[in-house]
Amino acid sequence: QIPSKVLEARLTGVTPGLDRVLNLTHSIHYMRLAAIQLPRFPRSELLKKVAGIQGLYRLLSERIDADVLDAPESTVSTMSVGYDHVSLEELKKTGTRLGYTPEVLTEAAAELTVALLLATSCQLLEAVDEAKVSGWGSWKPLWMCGYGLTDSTMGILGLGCIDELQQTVAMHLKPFGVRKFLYINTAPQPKMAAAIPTEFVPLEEMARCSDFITVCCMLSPGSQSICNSSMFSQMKDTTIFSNRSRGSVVNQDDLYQALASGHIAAAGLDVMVPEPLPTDHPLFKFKNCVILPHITNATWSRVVKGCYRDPPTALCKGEILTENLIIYILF
Ligand SMILES: O=CC(=O)O
Repeated sequence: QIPSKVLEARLTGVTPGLDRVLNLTHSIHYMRLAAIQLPRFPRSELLKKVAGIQGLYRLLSERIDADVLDAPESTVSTMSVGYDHVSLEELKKTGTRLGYTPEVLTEAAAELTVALLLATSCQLLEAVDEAKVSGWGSWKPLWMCGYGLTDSTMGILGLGCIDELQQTVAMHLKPFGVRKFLYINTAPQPKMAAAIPTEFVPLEEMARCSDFITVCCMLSPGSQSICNSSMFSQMKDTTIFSNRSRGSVVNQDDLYQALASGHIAAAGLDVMVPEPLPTDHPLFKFKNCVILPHITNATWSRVVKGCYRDPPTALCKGEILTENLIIYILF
């Protein structure tokens, strides 16, 4: 379904430059929002549709770059927490504001992280398949044995992580009896360290010492392919790896090798390259690789409530942004 109406627009505070966004919400019914339809359409069609529009509302599956931003949009919004598909450089050049949906997914993302870790550690999908084909046969004490979260060491890679996601993930995993949390971020996170507690470590140490590694970072030049052969080679052969951030954070060929050689125990992926992953992709052949079709954002909370604000200052290259614009969109 296509969101057809903005029923309520609530504004909190004003920042320099926010006037363009204000204009958008006040007159949203009158503006030409030609590209508001969410279903994906071919790039050529998108480029045709953006000509002469003032607002663009799209999904994370589309690259919003110079070609798209050629038209003088007042604002671009993406229905996603990540905005790695949007060229911030180009936005700055044209003075275009960016809306995205921070915080909306924090809980859902943490829940999916738990689901991925349990699905891989308990070999849930494989077990379901076996049950369907009567694969369990007679009782075998070692069959389908997995590694539990209880007493484990959990590494959380949250480099550039936003909106306390890293802490929320740890909070969700704590009740499972995780013994120790290790984390990586751009800087130590004292609030999280105190709340969990958790230890700030270098990547190598996290790779070496963790029983589980879960990735929840933003895609940035610093995190691109950070999970590569060097990291996988330091992991234990009992370690389970999971990623629900962005596919490009992982070197997928290296992950394939790590699974094929038995260098790691299993992987759970909600994101990959490309998306959708072709059904004949070699990763699908592993029983110990759980692949989900990027469903972190499949939660009603994100559909009915979008919190639009500008990306963090650092990524916005010095632009000072303080307040939020909140738009409720009902389908
Ligand atoms: O991955 C989901 C999102 O960025 O919203």
